[in-house]
Amino acid sequence: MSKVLVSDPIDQAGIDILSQVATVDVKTGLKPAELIEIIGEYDALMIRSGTRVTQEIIEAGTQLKIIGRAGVGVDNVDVPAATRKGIIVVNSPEGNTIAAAEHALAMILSLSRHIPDANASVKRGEWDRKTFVGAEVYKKNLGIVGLGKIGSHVASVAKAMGMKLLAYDPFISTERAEQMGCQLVDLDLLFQQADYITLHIPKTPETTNLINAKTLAKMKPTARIINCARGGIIDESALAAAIKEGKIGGAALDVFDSEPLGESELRSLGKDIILTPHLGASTTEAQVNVAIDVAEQIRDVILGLPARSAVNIPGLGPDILEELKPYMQLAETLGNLVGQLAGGRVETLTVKLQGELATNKSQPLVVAALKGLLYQALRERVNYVNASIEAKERGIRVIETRDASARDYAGSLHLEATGTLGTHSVTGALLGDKEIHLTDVDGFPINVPPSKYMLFTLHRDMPGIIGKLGSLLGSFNVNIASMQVGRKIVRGDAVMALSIDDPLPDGILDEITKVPGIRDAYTVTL
Ligand SMILES: NC(=O)C1=CN([C@@H]2O[C@H](COP(=O)(O)OP(=O)(O)OC[C@H]3O[C@@H](n4cnc5c(N)ncnc54)[C@H](O)[C@@H]3O)[C@@H](O)[C@H]2O)C=CC1
Ligand SMILES: O=C(O)CCC(=O)C(=O)O
Repeated sequence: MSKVLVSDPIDQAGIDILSQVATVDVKTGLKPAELIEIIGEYDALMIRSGTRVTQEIIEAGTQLKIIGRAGVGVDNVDVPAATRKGIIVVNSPEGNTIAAAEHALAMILSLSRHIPDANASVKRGEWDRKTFVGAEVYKKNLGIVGLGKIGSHVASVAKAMGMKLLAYDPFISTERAEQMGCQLVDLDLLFQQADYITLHIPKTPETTNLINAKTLAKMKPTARIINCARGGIIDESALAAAIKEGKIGGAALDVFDSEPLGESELRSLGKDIILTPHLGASTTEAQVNVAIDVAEQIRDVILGLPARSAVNIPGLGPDILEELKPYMQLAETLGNLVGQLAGGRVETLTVKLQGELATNKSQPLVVAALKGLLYQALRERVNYVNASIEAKERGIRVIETRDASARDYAGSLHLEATGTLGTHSVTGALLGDKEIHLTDVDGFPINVPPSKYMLFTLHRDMPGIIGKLGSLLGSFNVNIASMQVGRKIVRGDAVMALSIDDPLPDGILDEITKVPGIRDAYTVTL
């Protein structure tokens, strides 16, 4: 049974899902050295923001197939190191969107009305109404940096509160921003005009220290900054200095350069600053959402299925995956089949996406075909993450072509593998209730669902040949489950595809090719 390590607090709903397919160990608060010592036993690791998954931990995770981040940001995972080792990294892109957006909105209002400090003063027994005179957000400019999922929800609520919305996001169109009631502006203008600046961007080399002494100097002296995105996007000492010197009005921070926050001058800035311990996603609802979302993906990967929100599989988003999932299985089966027919070392794989598969969204099918092709060589070590890298390292040239006009089936996939032993091709489609069918082998039309053990022959279409092959297989106690012949012309060349109940015993292939009329025979295990 597979083993999953949960190294941060995760809602029980997630643990229950994982327990259906694996032994689950919950061990929170591990030191890096302790994690390194035990990670080698586990097939999957599930984390929140508390665990930093370094290259060292990934190297020690010799069995790891998947790292699941129950949340959005994966900046606490060395994703390139995981990708190099073929480890899938998944997150929950939407599970905590509302929670994080509502936390940012709560910060805006709390900061404006000094709620945390006013509350503390009443609890101390005071009744001070002068110190805590606040400001209204109505008709104030809110500058949203990052108009993605969280930024967009903040925008819609802030709009309802009567705020004027400015947004900066280089990857969002003006039309999309306008739909959300935001005026898309450049960053300098946003800094100059905003009364509130809220950050909803990932931490990347471009966004690190985006708020620094220079950018703080551009802001209004009353501007308030909210960071519920990531620590490190703000230079904390420059921010503390700007608040102390009255260069800006205040800040509300949920995330910090180093967490938990240690000694910091931010703690001593009074009512102009609010600090929360990375609570953006800490609602009951969000924790259930992210735990279920990520646990389901870990379960799927353990069961050999693709994950819907893998961050290191290019082009595979949840909606695309939903559509492509059955075709990914088709691509993988065909890749595995053509690799075995080609035998030897494959040098070129041509992937032809036909009919409705000839869209740009179909890129993951090429990866799935490569995964199938490399399965014989790498077994479980090849997956959707590393298939392209492994193919490249083996010098396999991949040619991708598209033919939207092909109309034999709604969508079909044609693979051709050329290697040291020659060229073979297979075509397949999904028929009926999305059942995989082989529709062509080496240019000969057939229509068979693939089975675990198969035998293919290339032979002369002539009387008696099927009977001879049947008797030969019978003499070796091989039971035929189904058989079909594909030919282009009567008494020309033909292909026979047989499904057999057991693997073909050693030595029998040579006997088959000795049958008069049979030129070649191939056995495959799918
Ligand atoms: N405090 C907390 O507990 C939580 C924090 N987060 C943080 O919030 C961030 C945003 O989350 P989502 O909205 O779900 O992500 P998202 O991916 O939907 O949106 C991020 C947006 O930032 C934009 N962006 C990227 N680089 C940018 C740049 N240099 N300048 C301006 N915009 C840029 C992208 O175009 C995108 O629209 C996450 O990266 C995560 O770090 C998320 C959830 C909870
Ligand atoms: O796990 C958490 O509570 C933090 C959530 C977070 O920061 C994220 O989802 O990016």
